[in-house]
Amino acid sequence: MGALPHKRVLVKVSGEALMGPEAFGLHPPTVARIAADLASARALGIELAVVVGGGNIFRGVQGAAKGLDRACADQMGMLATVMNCLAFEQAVEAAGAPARTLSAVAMPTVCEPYARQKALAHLGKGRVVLLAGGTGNPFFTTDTGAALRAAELGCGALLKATNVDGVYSADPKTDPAAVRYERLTHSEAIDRRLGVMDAAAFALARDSRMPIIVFSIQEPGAITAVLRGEGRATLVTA
Ligand SMILES: Nc1ncnc2c1ncn2[C@@H]1O[C@H](COP(=O)(O)OP(=O)(O)OP(=O)(O)O)[C@@H](O)[C@H]1O
Ligand SMILES: O=c1ccn([C@@H]2O[C@H](COP(=O)(O)O)[C@@H](O)[C@H]2O)c(=O)[nH]1
Repeated sequence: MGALPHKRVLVKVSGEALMGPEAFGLHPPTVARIAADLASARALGIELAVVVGGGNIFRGVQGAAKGLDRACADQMGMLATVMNCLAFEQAVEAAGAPARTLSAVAMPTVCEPYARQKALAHLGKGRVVLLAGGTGNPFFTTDTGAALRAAELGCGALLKATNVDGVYSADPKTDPAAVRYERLTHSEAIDRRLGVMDAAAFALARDSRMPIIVFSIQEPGAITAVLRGEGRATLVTA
């Protein structure tokens, strides 16, 4: 895979990856490392929108399994993503890049409400834009939110920064026989029910012809490496 030719990309950072060695929540050195990588990517002259997951704090399906109403549990999950974005906003600024959090769940005393034109204006000024609250609706995920925002903000690619180094034929964490793909299509990922992203996210990306690059965020400099076409990753295309 060569260097990405895009002026603007969206990076989806897994919430779970922010735990570092901990079992829950935010591990500040890990957040600082990923934030420094985002600041370096921006220094390459690329406009960066970032969606952060919430799996390090709360997932709606887990709340629902314990008896919470699913829609309410999902709202709690969306709030978790706001907390992660606020932590990232500080860490990205500490790494030397201006950053703004925009939330799909309006909370104007905490951060700006999400509006497409606002996000585009911040991106145009070179700010790293952290998109909190996923889609703003229950029954969705931040992967789907990432595909949605990548399309509406005119990003050239969706970079999925996660705990594994690509897309496999099965979950590599539970199936040692899983085989890694170098490249596949969105439709193949949906048809084979590959769980690295949910089907809604793959379908949205397919319909907007959005390439997805899946790679591990465990290595320092992983985001800039992928942007330079140097990293180990799986490319998902139409
Ligand atoms: N076919 C597959 N190929 C690769 N990874 C897979 C596959 N099926 C399931 N996975 C799992 O999907 C995970 C990627 O999801 P990730 O943790 O980034 O998700 P998320 O739900 O978007 O984020 P969060 O942690 O914020 O909830 C990997 O850690 C991996 O274990
Ligand atoms: O559009 C969305 C995005 C997310 N949620 C809820 O947030 C949690 C955390 O997001 P992850 O994608 O799992 O990291 C998710 O489990 C949902 O409960 C949502 O409702 N709508």
